[in-house]
Amino acid sequence: MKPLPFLLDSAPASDSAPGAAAPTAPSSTPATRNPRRPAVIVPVLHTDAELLALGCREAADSGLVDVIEWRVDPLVADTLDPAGGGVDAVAEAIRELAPHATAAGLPVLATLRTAAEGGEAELSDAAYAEVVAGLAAALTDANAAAGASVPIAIDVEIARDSAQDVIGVLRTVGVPVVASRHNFSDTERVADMRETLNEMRAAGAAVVKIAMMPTTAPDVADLLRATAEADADLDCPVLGISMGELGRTSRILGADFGSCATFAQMGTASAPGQIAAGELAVILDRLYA
Ligand SMILES: O=C1C[C@@](O)(C(=O)O)C[C@@H](O)[C@@H]1O
Repeated sequence: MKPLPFLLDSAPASDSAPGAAAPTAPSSTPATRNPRRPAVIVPVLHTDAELLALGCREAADSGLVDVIEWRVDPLVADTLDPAGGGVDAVAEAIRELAPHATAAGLPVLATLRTAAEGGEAELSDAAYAEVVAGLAAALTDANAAAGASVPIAIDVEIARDSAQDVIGVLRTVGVPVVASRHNFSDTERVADMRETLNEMRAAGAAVVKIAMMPTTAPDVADLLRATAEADADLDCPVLGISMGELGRTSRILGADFGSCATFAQMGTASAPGQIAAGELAVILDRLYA
């Protein structure tokens, strides 16, 4: 298992002034104190600035969380005009909210999860590319305005036609990409999952991630096998998730199979099978002490 490249103590060098975003920003997190432990990522889905800031603050204060996943698709869905316009309004809304996502000082993985992959936003490839690039700029600017260097990363869905270009743009501005593929109906063949992970790495992703829905226990085993084999072969961190209750082994013991992180819930789950962060922390502390 290789660590996520955007944990607190692995922040890429930045030109911005040193210092944390907030006086009470954490200086370490569970996975940075214990590299054997997978990083715990908690999604926050609020579209309201105060609630977003509060959700991130609660995650930071809990001491249980390594990374906030700022899910912007509810905001995008609320802001986009159904006729297909409104990308400028979305960019503006994201700019307003970005400082609230970084204010607690935890690393932020920003994700625009589209309807095709279990999220709320429906948008064209061109709009997707524009919004995702805007996310990176908004978070970078939020850091600069606060004189902070909160690590940031952006999720890119590899199935989008624009994925390769988007990854290229994000690499140019030095923002690590987590490439994603979700399948909510079944678990693909091990060879196909491996191919997807290879393709993500070849496209320039810093972290490669698959999330599959199992219908049988062997499906969970297949997901773990693909994760372990990719971790052995690829020179980047791999994240493998088997969703739903059946897939819980992957969320608890995924690190034993090379998975670098696990998504847990505080409040609202963002995918089926997520375990409460507090309960997961007790288990991870015992397993990886
Ligand atoms: O990619 C993922 C993983 C996830 O789908 C899960 O199964 O925990 C949750 C999403 O919020 C995130 O973007």
